[in-house]
Amino acid sequence: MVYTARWGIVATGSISEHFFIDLLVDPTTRGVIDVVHKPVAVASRSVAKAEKFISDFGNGVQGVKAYGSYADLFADPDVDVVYIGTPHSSHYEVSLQALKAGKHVLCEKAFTINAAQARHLADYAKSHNLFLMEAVWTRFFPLALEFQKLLHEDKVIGAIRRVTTDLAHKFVPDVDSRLYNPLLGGGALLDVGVYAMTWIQMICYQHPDNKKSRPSIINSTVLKTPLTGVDESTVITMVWDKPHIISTATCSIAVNSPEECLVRVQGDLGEIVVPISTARPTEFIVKINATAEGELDDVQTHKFPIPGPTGLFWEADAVARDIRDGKIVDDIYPVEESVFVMEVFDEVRRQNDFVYPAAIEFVEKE
Ligand SMILES: NC(=O)C1=CN([C@@H]2O[C@H](COP(=O)(O)OP(=O)(O)OC[C@H]3O[C@@H](n4cnc5c(N)ncnc54)[C@H](OP(=O)(O)O)[C@@H]3O)[C@@H](O)[C@H]2O)C=CC1
Ligand SMILES: O=C1OC[C@@H](O)[C@H](O)[C@H]1O
Repeated sequence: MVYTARWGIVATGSISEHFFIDLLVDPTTRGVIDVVHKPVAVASRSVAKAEKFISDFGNGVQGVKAYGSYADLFADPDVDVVYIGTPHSSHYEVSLQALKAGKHVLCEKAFTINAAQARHLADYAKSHNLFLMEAVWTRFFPLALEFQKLLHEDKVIGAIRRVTTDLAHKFVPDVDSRLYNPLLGGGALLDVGVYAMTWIQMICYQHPDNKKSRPSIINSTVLKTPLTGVDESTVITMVWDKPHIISTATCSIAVNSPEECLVRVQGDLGEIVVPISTARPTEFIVKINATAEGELDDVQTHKFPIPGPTGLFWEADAVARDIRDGKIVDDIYPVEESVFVMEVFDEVRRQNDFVYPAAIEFVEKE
């Protein structure tokens, strides 16, 4: 039997629109026959915005309810799972509110502002038997799953020794934008750094020999923007003892990534590179060495076209299956990993005296 996930969409910004559009794509066009998605409600801080968001889709969307507060959507018994597309600063508060109303939650990246908030959400969801996941959509791309299989099961490049990852987008500096405003959790780390980090997680944290251990060394450098003091560019170097890998993740909101290579994984038999983009990759290239000196023997490009507008539907499929199966933690992107990322980011901010306003760093007392 086909399972229908009934979604409530929270916030009417850019990514909510992309997510909504992807929910409307017929799952069979990507070979999915066991789950379907039904958006049933949209909430905004203004009911007029929620109504406009829905009406902009025209006749293709029928019977979706518009709410003028997030709390009203959380109280709707027709909503199984809530998608949260607010700025970073409110992920903790809004997710907690949804969980307290008994809803399963898929919350956009970055999961929270700090690790204490992430830990609280994870603990709350677990103790109330509710599903919770950070919406790192890239992890659910068939490309990402094949990439990890080739690296960790087939070991096509042998023992991995060095990894570099990047995501950088040149955004127009604007004190009020969510990218630059500290009160909205602005900065490169939480916006694009999440993607540079997620490839490190796939390669190093999830390395079979790592056994989900923390890196033994975390070194970082932050260049703050003079405009608002959030991080404009950040570099994080980590050492992973058991698999014996050094990794460097870089991110920036001041420049764009180079197109040709955003992820480079180097092993003793060759390397894999992922060209633009680390958020929405469509191919990777495997280069195998013939000689120890690095002379190339074989180069293969693995292409993974995205069968739809954005590619957010794969994470939605995974969430639907988890909820159908009564799972509260996803296997591909367990919430514990989001807590780990926030711990790394806390350490990076500590090393670089990078603090957010107290108003968004808070953790609710039970
Ligand atoms: N997965 C992906 O590929 C992407 C993920 N993201 C993530 O999605 C989230 C939102 O990003 P994006 O859609 O670009 O942001 P937008 O600014 O376009 O939208 C954010 C929405 O959040 C709501 N909101 C609630 N509180 C505030 C506030 N204090 N200030 C401004 N808006 C607020 C608003 O909706 P309303 O008024 O209706 O309540 C607003 O429209 C971020 O966490 C970001 O990192 C962003 C882009 C791509
Ligand atoms: O999540 C995201 O993915 C792609 C980027 O363009 C964007 O800034 C970011 O929020």
